[in-house]
Amino acid sequence: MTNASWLETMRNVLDSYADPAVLVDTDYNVVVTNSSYDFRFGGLKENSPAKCYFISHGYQRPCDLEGETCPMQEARETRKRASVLHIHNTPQGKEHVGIDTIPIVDEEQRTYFIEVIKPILEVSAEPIANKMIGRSPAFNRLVDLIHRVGKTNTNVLLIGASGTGKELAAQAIHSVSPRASKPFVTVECSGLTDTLFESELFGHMKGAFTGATYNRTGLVQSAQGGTLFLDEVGDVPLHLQVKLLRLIETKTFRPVGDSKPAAADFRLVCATHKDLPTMVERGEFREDLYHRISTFPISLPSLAERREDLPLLVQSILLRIAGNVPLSLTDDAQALLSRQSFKGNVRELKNILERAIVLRHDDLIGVDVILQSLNLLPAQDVMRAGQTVASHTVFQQLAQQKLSLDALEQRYLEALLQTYSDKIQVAEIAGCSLRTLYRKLELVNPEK
Ligand SMILES: Nc1ncnc2c1ncn2[C@@H]1O[C@H](COP(=O)(O)OP(=O)(O)OP(=O)(O)O)[C@@H](O)[C@H]1O
Repeated sequence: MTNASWLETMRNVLDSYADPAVLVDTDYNVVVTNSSYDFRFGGLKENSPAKCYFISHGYQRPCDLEGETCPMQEARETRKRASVLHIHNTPQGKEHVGIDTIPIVDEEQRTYFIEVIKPILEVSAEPIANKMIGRSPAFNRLVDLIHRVGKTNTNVLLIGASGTGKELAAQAIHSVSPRASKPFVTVECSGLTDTLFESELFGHMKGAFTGATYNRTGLVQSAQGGTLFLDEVGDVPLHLQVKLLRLIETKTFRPVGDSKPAAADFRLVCATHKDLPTMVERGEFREDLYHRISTFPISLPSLAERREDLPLLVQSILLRIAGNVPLSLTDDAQALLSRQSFKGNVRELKNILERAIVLRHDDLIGVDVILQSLNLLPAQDVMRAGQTVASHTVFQQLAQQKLSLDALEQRYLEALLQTYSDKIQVAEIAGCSLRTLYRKLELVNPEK
């Protein structure tokens, strides 16, 4: 078979994939594309380099030289299928894609690679209102794990501080799973009492207890065929944990007042902001239950760990809250936000922006509005924000005076002396010896 006819055959092979797929040679040239690729990405452009790294990323050299993993390298070394997550440039903007690379050899023993490109539509690298947003390395690692585990039936435990997006991640796991067309049901485990726990989860029969005037379907039944998401699983009281364990182990449950057990069919995803291993050590959480639910633990990065995503998140949240109004932040306002510590993560950012939208003068939100939004925070946070704000304005004023570092140092030492007349204390605060302090002050004011 000539090379041309082999490539023709490969086009037919690639067309058997529903997802976009390409054939790449060892020199990184894309030599064949399938119909799905042509439809989604517009096919190969004439007179434009057909190197995979240029087409997908705009790079001038292979991905591994640009600090990204190259799936071809791994497939070449192992001679097996390799999977990676990348962000590709596409006509729709930047997109997260899962790439499966399979090595293949032609009749003349030349190696090629089939790359199947699966767009991950549950997340977005562009500002879109209703998706899980991000493109930082920490976020991409999370997406990779979600994408890999999503396709299985494995129990997942999402661990992360409040507001890091655990519920969104649970929904994304459900959406990439084979159960996506079935229900996603959330159980809020905080504040569940004994009676509520059983009747909420398992449902009840009419007449099972006073006030049970109708048959009620429980959440486990509602999640049939889909995903059951136990939010704040660390809040389930110890004495109820055994009931949860029984449900997970036997995959059966009995509605309150019913004599017959029913079969449950759900994929389990749990979330917690608590340190479950320590709770296990303290006897506050059952060890057997912990091992059952944590088959595949995923830690969600805090907003501080993915600060690069802040501008993107700001745009998406503004879009989400204000819909069609084209809101944006001035550079100063964005810079002020990026200095916040965001203990409440994306939820805190969302609240600040929601307040800013209410307080704004026009569609370009300035630093004054963000300051005001921060100052509406409760007392402890006000102090934190206030410190940032105060230092921000003082330093900005100094910057406008174009002070040199020496002049700034002298002014600061003078201010310290005015505030604390004890020179020893001033030297201590300034982190220098008394002699240095005298020397520096003499420089400022020789008659001292
Ligand atoms: N990556 C993200 N992109 C866009 N919005 C996000 C992202 N992560 C979180 N959010 C938003 O932040 C808010 C909090 O997210 P979510 O409820 O999923 O967090 P959580 O970790 O489950 O919080 P908690 O533990 O307090 O229940 C939601 O409004 C959610 O839409």
